[in-house]
Amino acid sequence: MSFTVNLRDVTLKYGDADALADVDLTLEAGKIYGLLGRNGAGKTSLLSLIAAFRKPTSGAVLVGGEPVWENAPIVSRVALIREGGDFDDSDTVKATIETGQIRPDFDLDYALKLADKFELSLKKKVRELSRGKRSVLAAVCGLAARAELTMFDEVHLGMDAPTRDAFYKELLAEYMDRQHTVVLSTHLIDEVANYLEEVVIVDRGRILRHEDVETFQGMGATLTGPADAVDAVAAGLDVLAEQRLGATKSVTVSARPDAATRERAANAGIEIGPVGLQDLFIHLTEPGKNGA
Ligand SMILES: Nc1ncnc2c1ncn2[C@@H]1O[C@H](COP(=O)(O)OP(=O)(O)OP(=O)(O)O)[C@@H](O)[C@H]1O
Repeated sequence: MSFTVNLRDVTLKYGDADALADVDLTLEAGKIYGLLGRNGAGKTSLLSLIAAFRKPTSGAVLVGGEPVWENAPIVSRVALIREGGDFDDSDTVKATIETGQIRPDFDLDYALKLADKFELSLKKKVRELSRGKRSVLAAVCGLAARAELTMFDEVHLGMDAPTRDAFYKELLAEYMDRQHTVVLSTHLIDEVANYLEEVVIVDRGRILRHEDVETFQGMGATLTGPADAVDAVAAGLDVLAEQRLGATKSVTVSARPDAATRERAANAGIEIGPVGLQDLFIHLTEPGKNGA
């Protein structure tokens, strides 16, 4: 089993302020989603609703087809792992891992194997862990929960690059093992792009885009080739980003070039590739866009 998620006309207010407004969103079962948004966009609020950490002000949040609020059988199969974990600082790492066994599908052997792989000292108290190791402990508990819906909310924070890479690979291996639903909320967009099937962008409390990664990347393009030729072809196009390495230049444009432009590019020795998710994300969520 793996869970679908449906939000129907969901609003979440903190006091008078809308953190989320009129959100309609469906996440299909068994896919890996990237949840992107600028600071304060509403990502954590959205994940908190799906995990039933919070109740919506209005609207319906369904997980596995059922309302998730106060639904213990469903909630026990949903894991939301937040930055730094929600741990008791005075517990040891081992005791913290063992606490995971309150979940019906928690795999203690796997958790201990991961702890060893990521060099977590079982005897240490949680308060003695570095920020990165604390994130690793959170990731280990999240993976070993073997939940039907697993959501990581910026859990990579503090992890160094090799550790993040090992975490993504482990996440993918666990996903290949049993195709559950995964949501990764992150600001390190290009780093996770290869692992995602669909992207959801939240902007100022609303869903700005929800696309599969290929469609999303196809919304723009990257032109790479001799600098002069790239400049000539890119003139008149909406350039989002550019990079130069010696005589070679690469520019990212916000729309797919038309057939005539593609032909000019090919004749000039320019390669056209998919757009970087991060460049597109920055462009779509620029202040001043989308009614801000
Ligand atoms: N407990 C709270 N009380 C009042 N306002 C809150 C609370 N939590 C979040 N907010 C507000 O709700 C909005 C959405 O916040 P949220 O934490 O969901 O954003 P986010 O996309 O996760 O941000 P970040 O990337 O910075 O973590 C923000 O305006 C934030 O200030």
